[in-house]
Amino acid sequence: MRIGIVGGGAIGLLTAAYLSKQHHVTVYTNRKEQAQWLMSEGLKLVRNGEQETIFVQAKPLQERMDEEEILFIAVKQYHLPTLFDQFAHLLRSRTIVFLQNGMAHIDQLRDLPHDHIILAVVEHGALKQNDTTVIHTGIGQTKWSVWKGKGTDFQQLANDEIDHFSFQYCENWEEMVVKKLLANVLINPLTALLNVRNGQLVERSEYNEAMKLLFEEVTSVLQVTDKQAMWNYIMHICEKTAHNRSSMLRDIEEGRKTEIDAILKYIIDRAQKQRMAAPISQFLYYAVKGKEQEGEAR
Ligand SMILES: NC(=O)C1=CN([C@@H]2O[C@H](COP(=O)(O)OP(=O)(O)OC[C@H]3O[C@@H](n4cnc5c(N)ncnc54)[C@H](OP(=O)(O)O)[C@@H]3O)[C@@H](O)[C@H]2O)C=CC1
Ligand SMILES: CC(C)(CO)C(=O)C(=O)O
Repeated sequence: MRIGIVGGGAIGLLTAAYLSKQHHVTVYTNRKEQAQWLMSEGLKLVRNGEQETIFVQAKPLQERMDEEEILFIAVKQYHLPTLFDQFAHLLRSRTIVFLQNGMAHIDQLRDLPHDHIILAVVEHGALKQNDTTVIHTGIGQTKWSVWKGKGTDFQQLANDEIDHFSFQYCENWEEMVVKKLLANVLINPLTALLNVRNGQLVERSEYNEAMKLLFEEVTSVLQVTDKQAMWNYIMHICEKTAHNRSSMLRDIEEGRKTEIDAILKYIIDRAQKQRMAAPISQFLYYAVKGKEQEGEAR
């Protein structure tokens, strides 16, 4: 299959590396240099300390796109409006797949003309070391569900057996996305503030206690019924990605904008609509926002 991936960050490079094993993959980058380096040096995938080099096609997004059967969008949620405004040629592919954390992107999909729109949640840990190297720090899976149209093309891709990179279909997209949202609400802001890897939230009992307080608050805002199953899911993600530095921690380290609005602000807004107090979420929200500003001022 011909597959396009927009965004050469941690998740874009990870997806490109694995899918290239069986498909013709093109990475569409933001910067021209990154595309040039990927073409000349190849894409390096590191897993368990071992490195392999994979040859992929890469082009800056400003250039004409090929017509791919499946196009993955692997940019941050806040990049999406610019992407849709500036790159009308994105709209040519048949099936478009969104990998963003949080819920904020879903409303933005309503105006897209695509016949087939897939939502996916990535449960892998991935660290981008440089423009041509990605470290697979935690082997999870990618869950997917159909948001609009049919999932026939995607199903074909998901059926491939690629070692360390499997897909799992979910019937109910909302359930799938909300579960992952909760994992990100619990993991990302705490790791970003405490400056720890995901596994530390389980291993250090004090951090785990802090996490439980936040968990009680957000599960009551979202009216989660099976709290035990949800807690087990979140602990499972922490353990699977124990060595990862969360995407929010990486954003803070790199002085970039975080996805806190798509993740924690969503909970705060939900609480406000229901006239519920959510002081821990608010505290964390402002703390991460402050860190973000510190980075911008650097
Ligand atoms: N990292 C992780 O472990 C996980 C991340 N996710 C989710 O996956 C999504 C992607 O995250 P991640 O890969 O970590 O993010 P990164 O910040 O590593 O990568 C984002 C990439 O998008 C590129 N980009 C920005 N604007 C454009 C544009 N207009 N055209 C083309 N490329 C563009 C950036 O380019 P440039 O380098 O030039 O800025 C960058 O390479 C996020 O929504 C995140 O929540 C989900 C699960 C795990
Ligand atoms: C899966 C996890 C928690 C991996 O760190 C993630 O989604 C992220 O970092 O944004």
